Amino acid sequence: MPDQLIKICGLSTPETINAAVEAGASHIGFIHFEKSPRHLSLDDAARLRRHIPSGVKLVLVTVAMQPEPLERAINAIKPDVLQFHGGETAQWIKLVKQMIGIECWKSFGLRDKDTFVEAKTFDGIADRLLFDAPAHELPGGNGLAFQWDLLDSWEPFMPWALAGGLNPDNVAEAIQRTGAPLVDASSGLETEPGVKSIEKIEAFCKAALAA
Ligand SMILES: O=C(O)c1ccccc1N[C@@H]1O[C@H](COP(=O)(O)O)[C@@H](O)[C@H]1O
Repeated sequence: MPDQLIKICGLSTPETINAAVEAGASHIGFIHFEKSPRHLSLDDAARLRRHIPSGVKLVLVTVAMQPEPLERAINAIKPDVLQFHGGETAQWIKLVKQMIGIECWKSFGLRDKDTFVEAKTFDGIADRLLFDAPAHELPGGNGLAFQWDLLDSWEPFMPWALAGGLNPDNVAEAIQRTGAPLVDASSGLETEPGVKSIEKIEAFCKAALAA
């Protein structure tokens, strides 16, 4: 696996999953959040999951789900990673890890340096921190970038990822400026909300791997 990790998020067809895998994505993201144009039902997600080969990790993105629906989603979809993209607490993620033993990521809308103080409380609990633009119409998946300069004062103490408005045209600069070990893109790879472009997926992965 190349050093640069890439997550292509919000996929909903076998064709786009295959394209992302072929282009070098290390992670595929499914959204299970009804307000999102990328929402997948449990049945659709379980069906699509079969198109992800071993060696490529499936990340299930959820937003502040209650315990029982979350458990149902995990049992149906069998993700490799859970991405918590709402106001989930460190205590809650610790409990999920203890009960299920699954890799957990916590996202943060990066507003200012105080976000790093909050992120520190997830040290030793989450497996990766994901910095995104602050919530807008949706908690994530808004296609908005944040000021990458904010990461100048970030001293990584655990694995992390960069998200928010990444696309084929800006991902190389984003990696060069921030040193992000994992880049994550969703709406910047679409022709309309929820519809991914194979050409954009390929161009994104190519640019990220060459950065
Ligand atoms: O993509 C969504 O619809 C979504 C909905 C709710 C929470 C998170 C969501 N997506 C995540 O948001 C970031 C950034 O996405 P974008 O590239 O700016 O569109 C990414 O981690 C997605 O997984």
